[in-house]
Amino acid sequence: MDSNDSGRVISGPTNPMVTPLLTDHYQFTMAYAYWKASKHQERAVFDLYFRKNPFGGEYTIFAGLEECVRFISNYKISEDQIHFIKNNLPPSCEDGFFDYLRGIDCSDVEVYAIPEGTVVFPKVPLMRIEGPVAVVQLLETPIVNLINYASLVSTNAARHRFVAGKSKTLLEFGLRRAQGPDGGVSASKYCYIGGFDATSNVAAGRLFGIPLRGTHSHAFVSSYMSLGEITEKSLRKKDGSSTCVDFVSLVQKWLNKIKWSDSLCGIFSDTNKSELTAFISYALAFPDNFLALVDTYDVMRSGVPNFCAVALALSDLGYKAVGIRLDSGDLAYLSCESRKFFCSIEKEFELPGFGKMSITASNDLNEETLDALNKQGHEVDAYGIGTYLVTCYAQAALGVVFKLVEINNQPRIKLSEDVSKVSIPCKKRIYRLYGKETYPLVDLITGENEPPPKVGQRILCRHPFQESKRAYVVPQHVEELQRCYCAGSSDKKRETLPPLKDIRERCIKQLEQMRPDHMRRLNPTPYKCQCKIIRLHSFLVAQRGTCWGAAVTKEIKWNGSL
Ligand SMILES: Nc1ncnc2c1ncn2[C@@H]1O[C@H](COP(=O)(O)OP(=O)(O)OP(=O)(O)O)[C@@H](O)[C@H]1O
Ligand SMILES: O=P(O)(O)OC[C@H]1O[C@H](OP(=O)(O)OP(=O)(O)O)[C@H](O)[C@@H]1O
Ligand SMILES: O=C(O)c1cccnc1
Ligand SMILES: [Mg+2]
Repeated sequence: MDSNDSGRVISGPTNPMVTPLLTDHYQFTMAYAYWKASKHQERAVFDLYFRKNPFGGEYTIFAGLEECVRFISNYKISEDQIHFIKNNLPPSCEDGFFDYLRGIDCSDVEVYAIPEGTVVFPKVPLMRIEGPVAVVQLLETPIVNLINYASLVSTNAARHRFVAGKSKTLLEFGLRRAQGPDGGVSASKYCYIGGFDATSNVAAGRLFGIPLRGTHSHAFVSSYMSLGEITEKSLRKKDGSSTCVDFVSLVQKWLNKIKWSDSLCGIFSDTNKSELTAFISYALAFPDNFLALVDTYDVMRSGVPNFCAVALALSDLGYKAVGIRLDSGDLAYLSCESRKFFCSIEKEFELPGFGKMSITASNDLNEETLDALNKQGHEVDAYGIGTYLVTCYAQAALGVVFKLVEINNQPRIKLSEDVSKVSIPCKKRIYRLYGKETYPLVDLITGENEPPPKVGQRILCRHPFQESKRAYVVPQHVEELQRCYCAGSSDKKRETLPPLKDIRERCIKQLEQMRPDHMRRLNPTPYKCQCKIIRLHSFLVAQRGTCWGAAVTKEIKWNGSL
């Protein structure tokens, strides 16, 4: 275990499966080849970034950093693991290599990163990892793995939040449909960062302190047959002053009252008794938190009237019911009809607040259905979202990459026929420049030792690969984005890892700060990410002339200096 500047111990990764073996086999074969060639200690710099925003959008949430720092800070290959690696490399591999593996501990690895929960953009390095080349290569796969899904699902959650609107409660219900146990637990953590309010996942609640929320299922409703099943019918008043000995009769009395009331007469006749029994049973168990799933039989003819009868009986005893969940049918229509029903009860029985009963909707919800509901008009207060959210149904992966940008202080580039795949060489600094309206204007990449952009100064920003795309910017505020999370043997001050709540708040604030046209769902405006590495552009132009036509895709030496 490692400790940070404040002396707090950084514990290992949340998932015990995240070990030095959670890497690709080729990382170990390359490590051996580096070691054999006595190249393993050469100081390498890698950038982690992605090339395209997911879900057809123009922003991404950076997440997964804490788990990377936990992994790197606690990196140690155990004897057991070394034994396994040895058995899976050719017998010709020399023993000295395994002694070398035994000694690796990442104490000389430096990690610079944009804080978790920040809104980020393509091509901008989210993390820069410096260290002995063999070690940093071993870290590549687990780090890409830890960032890729975390950032993708946080972004998915943020997009769902954006469509749902600030005032709605968002519940993550995805555990049963997630890609395995880690998919489920990670989804809960990162959907919370992306702006969800709570999860149904108990393990995630325990591990990360995420608020737990939930309702009940159809099975609970259909497991009951008749009112005779309820043997313990008494319920104490909330203030403890007396006890209602027959809560079931009280509910039946209310059901009858509603049925014959002026405003609701004729809307329903006999409701489903199995459902009524289930609701009463749930209310007796949770009189203070009564929320009923009302779509097992018929929402308007049974579920909602049954719920209201129980809620009214609870109200007689001083309790306030929470609301209903709709899990099928036309959610816009049913939520509006349910609201009307609640409002009629409020009026008819003079019960202030009854009309505001909470309505939760679920059932294969996604960005599109939320958007459709908004357009139609609805009365939903909370959404329970599972499958589409946690599986990131609309996009399978973010496409995070980890590219060598410098070795032994020499820049490195990877060329490709596809311009979007050309890596940007050199150790860099990343600045976010803000304009007058406090919106971020551009992310600027400079060489590490270039002078930083200054407030009020006119700065020429150039697209990394397209000569014609350039603009002068006069920033009103400049923020350097990457901070030090592992100092290695340098004397840099290391950032403390913030609590999950703070990461979530950062994410929400960052999203609020974005210019609205970057955020809209249809044809959003791309945010600008520019370079100030002046020599880079001419270098790339020169390379295009000589190599690109010949489809060069291998790493080549950078000839320019900064
Ligand atoms: N008003 C609405 N506008 C657009 N989509 C809606 C609306 N109401 C519900 N939906 C979505 O329509 C789909 C309906 O799913 P489906 O066709 O399986 O019907 P269902 O209501 O689940 O029926 P059942 O449970 O009886 O099989 C869900 O994805 C749901 O989120
Ligand atoms: O729809 P999702 O976004 O994945 O949200 C989670 C779903 O899980 C539950 O369904 P259940 O497992 O009972 O299955 P069913 O509703 O598909 O029948 C719940 O009732 C939601 O419908
Ligand atoms: O609590 C709920 O209502 C819930 C939890 C998980 C999946 N579906 C619903
Ligand atoms: Mg469902």
